[in-house]
Amino acid sequence: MKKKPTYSCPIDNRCGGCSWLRVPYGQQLARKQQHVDELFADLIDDGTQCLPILGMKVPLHYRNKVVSPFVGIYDKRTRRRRILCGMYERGTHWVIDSSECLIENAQAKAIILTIRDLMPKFRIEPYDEDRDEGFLRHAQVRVGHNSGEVMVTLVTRTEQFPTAKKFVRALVSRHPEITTVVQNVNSRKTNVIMGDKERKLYGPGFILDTLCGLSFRISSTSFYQVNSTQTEVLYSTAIRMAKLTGTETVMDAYCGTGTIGLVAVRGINGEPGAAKLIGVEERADAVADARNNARHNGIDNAEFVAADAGAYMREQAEQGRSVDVLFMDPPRAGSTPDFLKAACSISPKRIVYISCNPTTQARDAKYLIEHGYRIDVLQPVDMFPHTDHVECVISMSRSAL
Ligand SMILES: C[S@@+](CC[C@H](N)C(=O)[O-])C[C@H]1O[C@@H](n2cnc3c(N)ncnc32)[C@H](O)[C@@H]1O
Repeated sequence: MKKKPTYSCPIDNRCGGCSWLRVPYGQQLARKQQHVDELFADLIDDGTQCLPILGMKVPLHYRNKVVSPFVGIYDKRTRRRRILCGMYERGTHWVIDSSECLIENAQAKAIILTIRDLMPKFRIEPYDEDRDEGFLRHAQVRVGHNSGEVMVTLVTRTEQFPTAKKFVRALVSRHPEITTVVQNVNSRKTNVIMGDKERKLYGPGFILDTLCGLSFRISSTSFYQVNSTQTEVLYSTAIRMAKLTGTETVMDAYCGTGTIGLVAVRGINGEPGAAKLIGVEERADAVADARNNARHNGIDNAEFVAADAGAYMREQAEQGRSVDVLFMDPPRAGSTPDFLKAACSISPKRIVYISCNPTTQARDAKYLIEHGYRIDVLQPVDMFPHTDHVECVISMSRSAL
């Protein structure tokens, strides 16, 4: 008999968010495990530890960041104008009016709905994409998983916001958990949500959250993993695989805001960290965040470089520099031949490769195996329940010749 789905959602046939929602969670995990096992079947050896996927105990409301567009429609039934908010229908720019979501943080979702309800009173017009008119394009709400701090970002088409003070006062009085509100101005006709100009309307303009014992500063545009519960699982798994003893120089390549490297250099739960961290990331704003995060946590043995990871590694190799442990967490496309070649020539004792796309990870692992490494541990982690995405961490060491 076919197993009944565990969860149901009234819009799951229209929304592109949870393509596996009808698959019972245990089966989702089994499918992800099988996918990773198949990809790595020819890359492991008898000594490789292939560990069972780490899933969530309660795979619900895990997204700490909720973004919603706003759109005005004429409701024929009530003959009145109405504002919709929610998510885009799969592959379109139609907004599905939704008041709940199984994967979004419930507090953040409630704030989005309050914004929608308050808009008419404060003469805030939703953005009209076709005519490039109106004011409020999107709202983004980020919730600090451990700190409970909440940031609301109102993305507007123009800068002038005459009712800002009164609107923010009304919003915060309904949701006292909000700790900061920011206006982000995006005047371009584009699918990109955020613009470049920002001003604080309330509070400090950022939130703090703790992850694996360190405190991180998150602004409206910073990259921060959306599933905080599983990020702690992922990071502690990856860092333990590095087997740090307090003496190593570690590199965090594709480091974003420095989260993995900073947790590694400090050590998890009182376990030894590393002696020195070098983080490499191409985005200058993320590097600035990483440096702030180091300062903010009193970490002075970390250095962050804004550069292309491949070019930086090549330069390190040419100068005969080396590191003991290399953490790498590239985007979905995986790493580059340039980076992998240079990584092999600086020859770290251990490479811990974290990936949101095991297909490109397996391709890169094949190169590393052909150049003297082997896979010690293979560990899939479920960061995105109810979707077909799976994260995977592998730890590799130089094979004995
Ligand atoms: C999957 S994210 C990992 C971020 C971080 N490790 C974390 O867990 O928050 C990948 C990062 O690689 C950066 N990136 C992409 N291509 C790069 C390149 N060629 N050189 C350096 N960084 C790059 C992106 O800007 C992004 O911050």
